[in-house]
Amino acid sequence: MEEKPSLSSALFAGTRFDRKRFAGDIARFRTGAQPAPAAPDVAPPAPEKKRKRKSKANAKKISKKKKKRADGAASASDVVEGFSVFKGAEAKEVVEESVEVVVREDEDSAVVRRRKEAEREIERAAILRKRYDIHISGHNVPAPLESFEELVSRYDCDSYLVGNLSKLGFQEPTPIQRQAISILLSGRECFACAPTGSGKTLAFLLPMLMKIKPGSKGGVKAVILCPTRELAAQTTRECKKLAKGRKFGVKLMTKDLSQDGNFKDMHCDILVSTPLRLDHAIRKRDLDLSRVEYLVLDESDKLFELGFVEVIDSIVKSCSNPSIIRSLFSATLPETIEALARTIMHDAVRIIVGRKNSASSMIKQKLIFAGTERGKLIALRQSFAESLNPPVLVFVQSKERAKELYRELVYDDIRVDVIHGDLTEEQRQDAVDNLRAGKSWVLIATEVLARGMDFKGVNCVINYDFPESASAYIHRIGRSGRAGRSGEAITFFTEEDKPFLRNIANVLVSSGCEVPSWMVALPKLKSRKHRVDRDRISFLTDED
Ligand SMILES: Nc1ncnc2c1ncn2[C@@H]1O[C@H](COP(=O)(O)OP(=O)(O)OP(=O)(O)O)[C@@H](O)[C@H]1O
Repeated sequence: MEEKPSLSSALFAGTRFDRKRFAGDIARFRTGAQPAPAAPDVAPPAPEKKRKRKSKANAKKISKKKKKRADGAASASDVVEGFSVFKGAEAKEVVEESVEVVVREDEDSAVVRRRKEAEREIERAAILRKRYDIHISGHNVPAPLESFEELVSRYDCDSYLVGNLSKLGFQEPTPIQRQAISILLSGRECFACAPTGSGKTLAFLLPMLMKIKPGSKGGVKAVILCPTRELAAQTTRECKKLAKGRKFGVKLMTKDLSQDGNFKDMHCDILVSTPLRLDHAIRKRDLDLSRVEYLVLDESDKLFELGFVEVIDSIVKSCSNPSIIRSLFSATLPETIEALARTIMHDAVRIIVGRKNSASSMIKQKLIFAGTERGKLIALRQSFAESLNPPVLVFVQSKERAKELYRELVYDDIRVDVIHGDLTEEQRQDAVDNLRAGKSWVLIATEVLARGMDFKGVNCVINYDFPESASAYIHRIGRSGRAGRSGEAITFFTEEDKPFLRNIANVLVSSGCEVPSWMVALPKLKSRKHRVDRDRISFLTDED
């Protein structure tokens, strides 16, 4: 006849218990001569309903024992301990079978409850990630934010910051903000890849302002590295706006500061710089970065590009605080850079929003065959004549060509300006400000403006010269279609550019734009960079 479920069978349900071998112990136990064994944690939990009923009835009796129990799940040592108590301890109290079962089961139910809560939390995080197209890799990644209110409820954010967010018109976090902010606030490092214009700046500024304490003492607490001066200036401005109401020392590393700055006496909590200027200040002005708590590498793939790697490496080493939190942000993250980044990061979480290395879906992209250099100039004038919807950014591949195109267009009936590396810092800033203020309609630019610059209203980007790589293309066209607005990107190509068309055509395809099938069928090229010696733009002579 089948034995009724007893204490021993309940205790060891699920384990391979050798009843023959322990028959004596079971017999003694049944007589009550021995104390009840501490239950091994390997038994599967009883059905939820049953557990609930029993635990109610015996709640008082079990409370003491409950406290003694470890929180975690089953382990091998629990099992061993269970047997030793079973064999050796002396009985003082006789405990009813059912009570002991409940002790065991109720504790199990606490474990199960916690496990269920954790599972629900994981499920909630997964739903949010799916909804916002967030992909992560790393262990124990905190859930994305559901709203900015959670900054207060979950992370105790100061009300001034939440107030500033609302004054700036930020009602809902963008996907990258949802995930990167919770990761950084939980003290984890991360590298993040999210589309252009999707709010990466706020994603790294907000946790920084929440975590570091403003104050004139203690030196630099956060460093933000940007590849260009214009972007560094823009990030400084954004940081100051967000920090309004608190006495944060936010400094932009200018040329003068890097050459003559007295960093020891300066109130600087957050320093925004380009790599070379920061490196100069470290070496020549004894800038101490040993207390930096946050290091951000914005447009990280550009920063790691040839020429900057050693400088970045040296800056990273200068930020020697062992509890520093480093983060990398960009809209493009090639595998090689990711591998390089991993060497300097500790247990970093990888965040990808949308598809890695793809253009913003807000931009309508077009490729136009213009045949020759002369054809490009004609096509540009024609496009302006048909519909000039300022502000417009026109990218060319060198400063010489920027000057040349400017000379061509300055006689046309449009307000055109130009920005390139031969201008002074003030002239470059003026050109940017003039476009922002609507004083110029068309800004001719080189790569200096391709990364990170936030011109909210740019309606159209024209790649007059074909970009040298897919990532250059993604960043250039990403000057439009920002913060949820739509934008347009037109790219001219000539016969010379045809071999390089495939890379760019693939970007169009992956963001849902149509391209002729022959373009994606072009042979793959070994070289990822496309640098062409082009014919002159202008047909004017230098005397004209
Ligand atoms: N939560 C938000 N709600 C509305 N607008 C936002 C929010 N966060 C940022 N923005 C705005 O979105 C624009 C783009 O932000 P940002 O410059 O940080 O983009 P990005 O992802 O860094 O782009 P890029 O890759 O080109 O550098 C900015 O004008 C910014 O003010």
